[in-house]
Amino acid sequence: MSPAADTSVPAIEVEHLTVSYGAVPALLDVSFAIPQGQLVGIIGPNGSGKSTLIKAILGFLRPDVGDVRIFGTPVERTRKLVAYVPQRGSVDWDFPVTVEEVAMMGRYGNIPWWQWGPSKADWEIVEEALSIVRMADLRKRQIGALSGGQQQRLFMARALAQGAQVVLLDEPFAGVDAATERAILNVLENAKKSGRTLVVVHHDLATAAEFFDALILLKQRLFAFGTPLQILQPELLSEVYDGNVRAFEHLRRVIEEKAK
Ligand SMILES: Nc1ncnc2c1ncn2[C@@H]1O[C@H](COP(=O)(O)OP(=O)(O)OP(=O)(O)O)[C@@H](O)[C@H]1O
Repeated sequence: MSPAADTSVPAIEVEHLTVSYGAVPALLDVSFAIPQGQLVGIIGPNGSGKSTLIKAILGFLRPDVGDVRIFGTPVERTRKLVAYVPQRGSVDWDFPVTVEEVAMMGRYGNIPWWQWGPSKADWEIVEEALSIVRMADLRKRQIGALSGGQQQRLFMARALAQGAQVVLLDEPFAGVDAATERAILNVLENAKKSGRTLVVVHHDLATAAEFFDALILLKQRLFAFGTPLQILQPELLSEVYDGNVRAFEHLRRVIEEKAK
């Protein structure tokens, strides 16, 4: 099914999802549906199951119970439409490979076995993906010589080159400066404008209100799924964050900022 054929079909549906490592459930009976073309944040304290949820949506982890559907089809049959942007720390940045070679990795699943390497069309798709993330000028650069923000944008380009309609990102804003944060957010918003659905694991409650259309509040169970203003309620956060003072300071600043 073409993802855009029926825009009322949710991009991601998670139903009664339970995922365990050994005997311990990291996610328990989680259900939600994300409409197409949204930029959604997953928030929750350390160890609350955010990365586990992303891996389950990608089909990397087999659930004990429950289903994940992408555009109405089980994730096992829609893998090409879903891409993952990993945490920067999980990658060997000394590996001798250039920016355009990493972006081209997104095309490999689309190159037929009888074709000797990428075609002109594949290179054009890579070129376009690198332009969207504003990395075309850096195409020949070794990945070890990229800044943190450029590394994130490169993985976004690889996801776009793959043709992914749903992109899942694990902490893309961690440890980047304000200018880079803005650059990554612009890339996400551009991808959203082109109809993509983006789901982002995010730590900072203050920016969560500003960045996302909707938030998933997680601590093993789904505590809430809604607009930032619905989610960023002191009582709700107090329950999930066990009264974590720093979280409330962030929240107070967000609310004061919005009230100005
Ligand atoms: N491979 C694994 N084996 C065993 N337990 C795991 C494994 N991966 C995660 N867990 C446990 O599952 C729970 C959820 O972990 P997960 O990494 O999904 O949380 P998270 O919200 O992404 O955490 P953080 O914010 O710290 O990155 C935690 O208790 C964690 O210790």
